[in-house]
Amino acid sequence: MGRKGSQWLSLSLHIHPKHRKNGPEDVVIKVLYCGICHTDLHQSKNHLGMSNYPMVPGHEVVGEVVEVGREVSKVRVGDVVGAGVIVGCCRECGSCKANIEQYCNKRIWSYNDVYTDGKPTQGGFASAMVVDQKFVIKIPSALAPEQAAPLLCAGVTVYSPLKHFGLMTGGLRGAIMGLGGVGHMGVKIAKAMGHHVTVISSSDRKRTEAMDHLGADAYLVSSDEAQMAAANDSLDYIIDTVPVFHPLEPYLSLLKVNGKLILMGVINQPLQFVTPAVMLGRKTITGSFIGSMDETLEMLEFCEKKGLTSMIEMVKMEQINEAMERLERNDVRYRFVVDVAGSKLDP
Ligand SMILES: NC(=O)C1=CN([C@@H]2O[C@H](COP(=O)(O)OP(=O)(O)OC[C@H]3O[C@@H](n4cnc5c(N)ncnc54)[C@H](OP(=O)(O)O)[C@@H]3O)[C@@H](O)[C@H]2O)C=CC1
Ligand SMILES: O=C/C=C/c1ccc(O)c(O)c1
Ligand SMILES: [Zn+2]
Ligand SMILES: [Zn+2]
Repeated sequence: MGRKGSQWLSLSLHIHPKHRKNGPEDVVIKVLYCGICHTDLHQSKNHLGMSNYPMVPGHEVVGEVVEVGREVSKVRVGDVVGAGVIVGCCRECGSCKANIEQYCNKRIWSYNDVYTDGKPTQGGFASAMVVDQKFVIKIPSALAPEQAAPLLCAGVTVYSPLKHFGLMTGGLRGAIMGLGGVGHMGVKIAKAMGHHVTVISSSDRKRTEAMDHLGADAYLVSSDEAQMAAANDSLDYIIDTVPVFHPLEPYLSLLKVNGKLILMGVINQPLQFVTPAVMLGRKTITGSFIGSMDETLEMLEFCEKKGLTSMIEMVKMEQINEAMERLERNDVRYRFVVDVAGSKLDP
């Protein structure tokens, strides 16, 4: 394990994030805003045991194109663009050929990875990023860039499984478990698809906001056995974004026959259930990982059409350690976004 506590962030900023040499298909982005995803916390604290330091996190990036390689056709200098969790893939495997490149086994993560040139990848908590045009996406002008940033991970992470598992039709009854960055986009997107949406939360603290501001239809506190029992057999799907160990059986009971429990949280510990909990209702436990570039584009267009944005709290880079600590304490409504261009990055 690398450094502990909040030291890592100050250190990462002291190392000037020199970006890689740009090639003909590369886009140089001046970073404007970058969301803080719980995965950034997992990575920075080495929850998955695979962190390399120094690390420049950040994968909900919105910026302005300042330079393009000679073969770049997708964007132009001056465009406002986004980049997300993945910045490379093999382009040859089944997943790449099927345009679900997030499932390529040779995917290159936007940070804490090694690029094709052998250099470490560095994310959006930096003044600039160089990204292959395949992994850059134009942000629709109707979306405020700072509110669009969380869509590049949180937004597509919920949009993709709803689409893939055939859960976009109106009238479905769904639940979002864990009302954080990913969860609040889940409520907004599922509502915009015409679903009846229940929030399943660890406390009663977010009830009013969930119902009045995000438009949820119902709110369940997971520790309230009476509320949970009353909701038995009522849901077509649950999108579970909880980032820590939790039992699955209480939630499987909430699903109707053929219902789906879609796991999103990155949890480095086995989760357990007894087989009748799935067999006796032909229920599915599955997972999903972000979304493809095609789905990202589709999700941005969906958000533009439906007038959806994320709910954010803007911070400067100087406040990054406090923001990370608050994220860890479950004290954010609902996504921190760093005003990167408006921050002092050098010590
Ligand atoms: N599969 C994928 O492609 C992706 C996975 N992720 C993963 O999804 C998970 C959620 O990410 P994100 O939405 O950014 O996280 P947030 O911290 O923003 O939200 C997580 C929510 O889970 C609930 N929760 C329950 N127990 C805890 C706990 N002990 N600590 C913190 N939260 C708790 C809280 O909701 P409440 O108060 O309602 O209980 C909290 O708001 C993470 O593990 C992240 O790595 C993120 C993006 C993409
Ligand atoms: O926030 C986006 C990344 C999610 C993620 C999902 C699964 C996994 O094993 C990770 O390391 C990251
Ligand atoms: Zn993320
Ligand atoms: Zn591939």
